[in-house]
Amino acid sequence: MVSISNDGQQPTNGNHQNGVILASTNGMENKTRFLILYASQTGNALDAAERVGREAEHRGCPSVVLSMDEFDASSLPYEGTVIFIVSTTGQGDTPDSMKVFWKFLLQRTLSQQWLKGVHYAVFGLGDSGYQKFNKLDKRLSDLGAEPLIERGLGDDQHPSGYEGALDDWLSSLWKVLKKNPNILLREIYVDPAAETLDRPKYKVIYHDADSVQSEFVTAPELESIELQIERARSMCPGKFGRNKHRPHCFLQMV
Ligand SMILES: Cc1cc2nc3c(=O)[nH]c(=O)nc-3n(C[C@H](O)[C@H](O)[C@H](O)COP(=O)(O)O)c2cc1C
Repeated sequence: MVSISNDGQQPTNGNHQNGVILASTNGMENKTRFLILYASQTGNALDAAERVGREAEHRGCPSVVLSMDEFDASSLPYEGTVIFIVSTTGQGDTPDSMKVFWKFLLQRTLSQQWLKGVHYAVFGLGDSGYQKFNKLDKRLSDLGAEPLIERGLGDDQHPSGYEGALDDWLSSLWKVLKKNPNILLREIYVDPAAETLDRPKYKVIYHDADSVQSEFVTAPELESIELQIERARSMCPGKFGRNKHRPHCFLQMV
């Protein structure tokens, strides 16, 4: 999964110009990847988008996660499947990172067929206390894009927050895509365990004391794998455990 955030890391695929991804400047279409565009004011939509990206990859779909201000909206017709994860801020406003994109989509010169052939799904994050969600879903449909599933709405008022709705919405999305493998032009492999388990965010790396120069790894080699595992379990990412024996491994974000 390629993931780009507002802090501007360069992508490992896609063309890049003035900080904006140009999905197709050479006439090539991006029908075989899963594009996830997010707009977030305080980080929830980013978290949700990364989860969608992880789950897509887990099902065999190459995915790209981009903040909307990193994507050139005029390239949208070249995409095959786009998942939008968007929050609402202010009084029904779009997040700052969506403003340019949204202004582009609202142009009257865009025809009702402009997004013909593009499949999309929208998950909006908001708070039903405000009673105002942004209107991306309707605009995409008005421009000819085809919804894969009904818009999902994550609500701060739900006891589990936006994730209360995201779980079911994602299950529906994978089911629809599984039935329509041509949408992504490749077979989607659905691991039965993946219906309930997300991909782990951490992996444990065991370092050989002689081969690693890391400041985190200073202890002599541990005696057994079991001991290493026990110590790794008690740790936070990048921190040492509290006991005086510093562990010989640490957790790494993946
Ligand atoms: C200042 C502020 C204004 C908000 N305005 C709205 C709103 O107008 N409508 C709505 O549905 N939710 C509103 N929300 C709720 C957010 O959309 C919700 O908390 C969402 O999960 C935030 O996602 P984000 O972290 O990706 O920006 C607002 C939240 C804040 C903090």
